[in-house]
Amino acid sequence: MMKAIITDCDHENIDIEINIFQKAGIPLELKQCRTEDDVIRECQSAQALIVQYAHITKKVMENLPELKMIVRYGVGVDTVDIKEATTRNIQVCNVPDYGMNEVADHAIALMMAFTRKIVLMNDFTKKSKWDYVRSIPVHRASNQRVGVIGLGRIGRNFAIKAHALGYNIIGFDPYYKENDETRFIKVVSLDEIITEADIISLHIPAEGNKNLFNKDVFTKMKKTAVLLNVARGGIINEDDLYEALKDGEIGGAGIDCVVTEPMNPGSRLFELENYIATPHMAWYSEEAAQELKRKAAEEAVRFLTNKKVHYPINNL
Ligand SMILES: NC(=O)c1ccc[n+]([C@@H]2O[C@H](COP(=O)([O-])OP(=O)(O)OC[C@H]3O[C@@H](n4cnc5c(N)ncnc54)[C@H](O)[C@@H]3O)[C@@H](O)[C@H]2O)c1
Ligand SMILES: O=C(O)[C@H](O)COP(=O)(O)O
Repeated sequence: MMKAIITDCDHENIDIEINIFQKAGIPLELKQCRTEDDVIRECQSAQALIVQYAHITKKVMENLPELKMIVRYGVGVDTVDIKEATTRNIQVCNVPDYGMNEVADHAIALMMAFTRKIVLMNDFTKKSKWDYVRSIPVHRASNQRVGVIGLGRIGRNFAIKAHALGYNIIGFDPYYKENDETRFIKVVSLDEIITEADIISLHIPAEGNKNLFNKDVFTKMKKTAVLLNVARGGIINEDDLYEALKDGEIGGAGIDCVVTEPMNPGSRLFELENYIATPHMAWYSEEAAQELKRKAAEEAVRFLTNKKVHYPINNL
């Protein structure tokens, strides 16, 4: 008997998924696995897994003999051993197109929080006094150059929104192809973004980009520059970031994704007023969560009913 299991999911109401599976006549169960051993113990009978944070490693695959497919609730598949899955003929899929507006909006919100000094002045006004002088200098958006690194689905969306707000957009992506909607982007080298941008926003995968932003890069950036990361932890070297923010090598950082999540509440980065943190929530809105649940479930059902999947990560 065919069966799918959700290894773990923040949104415990799975009515959306259940409805889709019921229509296909396939049973679906929800577990809340945290460790590899939890997944191995709880998911023995599953042909398909839908996973949020659970790591689907070589050990997990070795111990789940029925497994034929894995769908990630999200864009990133860094928690799945793709190579091992491919060797074992296990189809891996993600949901690449579910919350692009939310992630772009989140980067815009972090950018505006710096441009308009919202977080700094919120803290100052509540703790100290009613005095805008503490915010000096604030610059007009049209006087700021925003460097977008990664011009894929989210990077382009962010660039369009930032352009509409009046920012000047420069961008870098070796695979970028201009279209009518994004003609305003001045494509430059990575080095030009690093040295010339007032704000740099990262929209690239972690794979292949580990520690792309490190001590050497921070020394080349403008001392007032702000770095935004709503992409993935690991792209920025966090020890080097701490030093750069503390020493005024760069102006600020707005960070949604870090190397170790959840982030250690005792992290010294939290002591810095020029570090703005959010807990990997750029993707989230109720609407995006519903879209994600629907698309992940539909993908699993397509596979289990021998239809062509829409979002294959590995080619089998
Ligand atoms: N914070 C969140 O909640 C959240 C939600 C969704 C996606 N993400 C992350 O956002 C990132 C972007 O997602 P996407 O859907 O736009 O991906 P995408 O695949 O559509 O675009 C990524 C782009 O980055 C480019 N790229 C790769 N390395 C580069 C480099 N060194 N320099 C310049 N360009 C480079 C690729 O050519 C590609 O065009 C991913 O890391 C994804 O995991 C985060
Ligand atoms: O669970 C998550 O972390 C969200 O779905 C976001 O994942 P993503 O960043 O890979 O889309």
